[in-house]
Amino acid sequence: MKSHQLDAATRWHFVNAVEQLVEAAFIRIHAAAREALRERGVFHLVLAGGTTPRALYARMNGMDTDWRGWHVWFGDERCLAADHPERNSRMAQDAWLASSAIPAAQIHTIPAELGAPAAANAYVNTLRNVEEFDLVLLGLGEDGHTASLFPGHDWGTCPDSPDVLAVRDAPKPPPERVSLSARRLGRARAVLFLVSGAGKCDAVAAWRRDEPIPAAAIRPVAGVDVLVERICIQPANKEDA
Ligand SMILES: O=C1O[C@H](COP(=O)(O)O)[C@@H](O)[C@H](O)[C@H]1O
Repeated sequence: MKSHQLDAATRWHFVNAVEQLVEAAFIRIHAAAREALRERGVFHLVLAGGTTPRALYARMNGMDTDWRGWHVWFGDERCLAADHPERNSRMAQDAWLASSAIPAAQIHTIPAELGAPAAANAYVNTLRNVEEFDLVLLGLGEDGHTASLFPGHDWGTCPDSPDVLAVRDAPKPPPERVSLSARRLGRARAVLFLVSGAGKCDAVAAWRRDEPIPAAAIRPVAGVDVLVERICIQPANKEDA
């Protein structure tokens, strides 16, 4: 894996294939969990949705860890029935959580079936005692969105933004969603983006050009790490990767 740093806040790590991306993410999660459990006895992990992390989640039960200390959160959710196949929580349940040893009460799904405003309010309350996440996993959409923070929408970057946003008119279905704000996602000891698929070329190029895409609005103190499949790099920039 080759690593690059365009600025102090964004560290790029290029891999040749999805299998390497999964392996690299698995190692980072394991290390973050070990440190958090040793230092604080609890590990707060935020999950990304979409399709990219599914293969990673399917590997997670092979991790040697004390699952009793894990708390799982969601960065965003789609306002669909609780068991709808397009729900982010359903994907994570099917791939990992339903067969994991994490206590069920420590898997904190967003109740998006209530509709965006009610679900956002409820999740603010669920999150109230979590000061800082240990690790936030995020994806990158083809338009540069992350979680459910879309171009042209409120990303929750202001100091008085609520921690959880009710999203309407999202350009990617379903239009009604719930998302942690950029500020809340950035209140983390570590943030790791997982980026795969040729469809992400434009978004990766925009981010590397320092354009203000939603993903670039996640700014934890320690900076972010971006694991990128090399196919996401435009041909003209391939030598940089
Ligand atoms: O809709 C969403 O899209 C992004 C990216 O998903 P991917 O399928 O391209 O991996 C995802 O990170 C987000 O959680 C999800 O709701």
